[in-house]
Amino acid sequence: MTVALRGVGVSPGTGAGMVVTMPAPVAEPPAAGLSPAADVEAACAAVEAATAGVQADLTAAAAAATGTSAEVLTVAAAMAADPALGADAVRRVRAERRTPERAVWEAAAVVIDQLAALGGYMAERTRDVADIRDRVVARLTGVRPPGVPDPGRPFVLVAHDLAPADTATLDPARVVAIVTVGGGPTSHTAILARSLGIPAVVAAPGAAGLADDETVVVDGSSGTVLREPSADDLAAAERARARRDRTFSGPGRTADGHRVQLLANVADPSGARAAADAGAEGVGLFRTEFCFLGRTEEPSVAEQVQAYRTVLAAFAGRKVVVRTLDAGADKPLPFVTAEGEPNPALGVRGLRTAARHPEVLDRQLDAIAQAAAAEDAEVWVMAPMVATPDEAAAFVALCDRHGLPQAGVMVEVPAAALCSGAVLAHARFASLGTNDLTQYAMAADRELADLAALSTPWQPAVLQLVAATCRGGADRDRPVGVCGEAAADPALAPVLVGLGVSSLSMTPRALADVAAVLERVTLEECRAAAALAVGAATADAGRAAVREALPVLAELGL
Ligand SMILES: C=C(OP(=O)(O)O)C(=O)O
Ligand SMILES: [Mg+2]
Repeated sequence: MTVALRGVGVSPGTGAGMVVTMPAPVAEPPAAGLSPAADVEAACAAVEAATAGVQADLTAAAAAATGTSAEVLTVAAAMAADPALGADAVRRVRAERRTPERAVWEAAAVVIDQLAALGGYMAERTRDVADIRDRVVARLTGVRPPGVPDPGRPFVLVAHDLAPADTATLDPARVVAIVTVGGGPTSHTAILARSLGIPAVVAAPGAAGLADDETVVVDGSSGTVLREPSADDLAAAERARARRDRTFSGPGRTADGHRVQLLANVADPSGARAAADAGAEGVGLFRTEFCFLGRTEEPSVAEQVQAYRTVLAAFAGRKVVVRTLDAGADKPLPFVTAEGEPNPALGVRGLRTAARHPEVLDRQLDAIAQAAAAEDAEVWVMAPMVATPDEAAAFVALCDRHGLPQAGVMVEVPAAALCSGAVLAHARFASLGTNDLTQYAMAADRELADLAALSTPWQPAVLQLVAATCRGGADRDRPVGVCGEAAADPALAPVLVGLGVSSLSMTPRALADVAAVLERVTLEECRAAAALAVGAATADAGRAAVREALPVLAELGL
């Protein structure tokens, strides 16, 4: 009998397939030594065979993978080929009679400590060594290796939650859907699933009971996971999948011709090409901190110029909104963020870091100005986490001094939304960061699965803040866009347009779906949908009312 598990749909679309669960983390082997009767030479040979086997696995996996996934695996294979780890482990087996798995663990600990002590780029490699260690230990102890499994066929990935390193190796050709027990709608898993176009459901406690090889149908729009689906369910999933092979060639507009710029969110230079290929009219959010995440030292101006130029080059003649470093909370950058803040989401993050490190912002604006001068894109600049008109004024003045006149702010703090008229007296545009705006409006940590029901931009309170920002924009005749994940929700896009938003910036994968909905609804219908969503008592009621008012959503399989 079909059973429906409930979670939160965070990446639209339907995926059907057999479940593959993420392996449990590899545990530290006990410190016990080899038994007196153990064959030491055989134990040494086991270490050598396991390290060689891991290297061969990684090399084969790298050859079979594409894109980021191939790059990550190639680096891992090269590290596994380094003989130092295996040699030290063999020495520990011989000299200290450690078990093979314990010897590998201890040998890796030495390398990890050395790398950590070197700091900078080397310290960033400690995670890679730990990954190799876990793979070798898994081989020696017969447990499943860490990381996303590769069963050699398309599958539905089920995990408690996914670490950023796991998500980097996801192959959308293999993973037909993702289901996590934890994670929130704006967690990294959700953002990555959307950017890869993989249907995903997060915060589904019932998913903990899913077993390898059972067939499920995952609906990333409604947030349901069907166990033991009927033949009809499977056929419907296949029809929905086929309907989703849409493309976008711009420009975005409603059925009656009201223009809505459809832009892409870009996190790094390679993503810019993909965004341009997907037809994006420009970049509405270039998250510059993602070029340097995990780095312990500030990148040089020259390195920044190079990274920014690659993005601008993909959008010659088109708009690219470059966001200055949004360091802090979920995106730590040790060269600007303070450690040990009791409440980092409310701490010194985003533009606030510039008070302590004005030279970092200065150098970044210098790099942006140099990149803008060298390329043909229309460069806009915006600051994250702006709360007051004074902050907006200071940022715009600084950008002016760097010859960057199109300077604006992200509206992601409720104070800025409520006072948007005063903020936009200085800022030349506003871009609503609905991920953080939701987090702060609802006082709900965006990464916490337990708060997923609160963490949605469908919350009427969040939509009221969007409406307030648009009113401030209209009063000052300044454009207001959305670059949070809300813009990628094809059901919410008409609501945002109806509230007065003039551009939507999203993961490139969402462009075609959002464009398809907008071109089938009029501005008047968008306004009516907005009134329903803002006036609803709850997020769910608002979503249901909009879906009923806009049957085109169901017709398009969204
Ligand atoms: C776009 C946003 O910024 P980020 O997700 O990078 O914090 C947001 O907060 O909505
Ligand atoms: Mg934000």
